[in-house]
Amino acid sequence: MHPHSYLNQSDAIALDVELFNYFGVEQLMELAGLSCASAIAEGFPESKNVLIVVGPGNNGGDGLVCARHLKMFGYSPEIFYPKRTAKTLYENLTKQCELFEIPFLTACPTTEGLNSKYSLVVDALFGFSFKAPVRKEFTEIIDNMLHMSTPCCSIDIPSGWDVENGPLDQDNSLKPAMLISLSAPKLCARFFHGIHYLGGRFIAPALATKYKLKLPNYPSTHNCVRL
Ligand SMILES: NC(=O)C1=CN([C@@H]2O[C@H](COP(=O)(O)OP(=O)(O)OC[C@H]3O[C@@H](n4cnc5c(N)ncnc54)[C@H](O)[C@@H]3O)[C@@H](O)[C@H]2O)[C@@H](O)CC1
Ligand SMILES: [K+]
Repeated sequence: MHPHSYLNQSDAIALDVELFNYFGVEQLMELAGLSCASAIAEGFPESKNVLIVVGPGNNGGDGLVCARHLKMFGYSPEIFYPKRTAKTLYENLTKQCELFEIPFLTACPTTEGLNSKYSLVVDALFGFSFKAPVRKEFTEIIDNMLHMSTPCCSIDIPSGWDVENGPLDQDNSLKPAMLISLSAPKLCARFFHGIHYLGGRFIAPALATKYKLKLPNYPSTHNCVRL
């Protein structure tokens, strides 16, 4: 166990804005998504058939980057991306996945489909900007994920959880087997008891001091660390 601190939602957003003074979003997203793929390769080395469920914001962008790196790591990822965002960043990430011949599902997978086709489902729907309740265009996929038996790996925040207070409705909340916190765990991670990784190795000591972050050392050249 590595001792670490937590970010509340407003500090997570403020840190994000501050990072954008120094880095471009593509830079951060590439490192974040790569660290997610690395953590999955450590935590689920045998689970090659992966579905990445991609949301409309930067959490979804991390998922698209993660899918591409998983493919390069020898996985067979597929993507469900129900609401595409018309911005160059996401269009380019989508084209890159197509270049790597990663299939995009054309219909929402059923619970049965999630169970039979995939050994891991990556939840890249919503991150730290999520505000409940889930809007209707995402309720079907969240509902099918709630009932699946395939293990789930959530990027940054288990989608649907309150960013600070965690699963507000225990019976209707995702219960991921793995959580990959990015830059620093958010407060909701206190309610998570599975395989917990930290990724997003881009926090300069000056920013860690400013946001009172206590973060573990990443081993050697690794871009993720198990907490
Ligand atoms: N600062 C960091 O450490 C970095 C953060 N990144 C990622 O960026 C994420 C935050 O991204 P964003 O601020 O773009 O936001 P999110 O990806 O958390 O979500 C915003 C999107 O979800 C939609 N949304 C919000 N609430 C919803 C609801 N109730 N129902 C349906 N849709 C809803 C919004 O309309 C928006 O399109 C982080 O969690 C992390 O995954 C990385 O990409 C890069 C670096
Ligand atoms: K998520």
